[in-house]
Amino acid sequence: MIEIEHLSFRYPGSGAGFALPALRIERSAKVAIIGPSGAGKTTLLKLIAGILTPDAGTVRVDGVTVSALNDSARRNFRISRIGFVFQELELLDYLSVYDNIVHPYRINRVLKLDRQVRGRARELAEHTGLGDKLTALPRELSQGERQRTAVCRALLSEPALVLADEATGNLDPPSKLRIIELLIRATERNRATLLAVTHDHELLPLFDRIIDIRQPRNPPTE
Ligand SMILES: Nc1ncnc2c1ncn2[C@@H]1O[C@H](COP(=O)(O)OP(=O)(O)OP(=O)(O)O)[C@@H](O)[C@H]1O
Repeated sequence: MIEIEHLSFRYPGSGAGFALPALRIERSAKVAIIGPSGAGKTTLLKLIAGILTPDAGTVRVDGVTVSALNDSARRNFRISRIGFVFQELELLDYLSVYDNIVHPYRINRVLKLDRQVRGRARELAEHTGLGDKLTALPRELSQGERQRTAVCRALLSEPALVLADEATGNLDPPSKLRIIELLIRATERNRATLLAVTHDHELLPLFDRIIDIRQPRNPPTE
């Protein structure tokens, strides 16, 4: 569950920021976040993930006040509990599909790459139609295959919360649908919560809640 109270944030040295008096999202909800460009959708996801720290207010994820954790606890919480699919997929060019999928396990000590996880990585790849691409490099993939690789990487730790920011990028409509359906099926299987920023209104019926973020660009001053 996500609970937000009196949240306020301003980018240092910039007038831009974000404010949200209250928001509550139930566990296992599948939520689309919509709103005009610059409204703060990405900023909200980053505040929920603890990538950004609010100037005021609180963000709780599954009862944990993310904003109150110290840097290393916040990082561990993020790595073990949250899966990300961001617009810039950040796949590593020199790693194969398989190695990209398991990469978070190679660089974060809090995650343990054992046989079970390796098996799950292969299963996820099979399941998303990447079974025959495990040794391919990102540049040898279609855009849809790259997105699916990023989705597998995000889902490998079976996170309680999946944050997707324009995960469907510039794909054609059938591929967009496939990515969102993948995310929805995987989060349903794990009883995880899905928050997906999208500009694609034709995808909205797939979600069980829509949050429209329309607000002035600047948060109120204290
Ligand atoms: N690192 C940053 N430093 C300063 N200002 C920023 C930074 N990142 C975003 N902003 C500003 O904060 C505001 C909210 O940006 P954000 O990316 O959250 O919007 P968005 O709703 O996700 O937009 P889009 O739909 O275009 O992706 C914008 O005015 C943006 O210019």
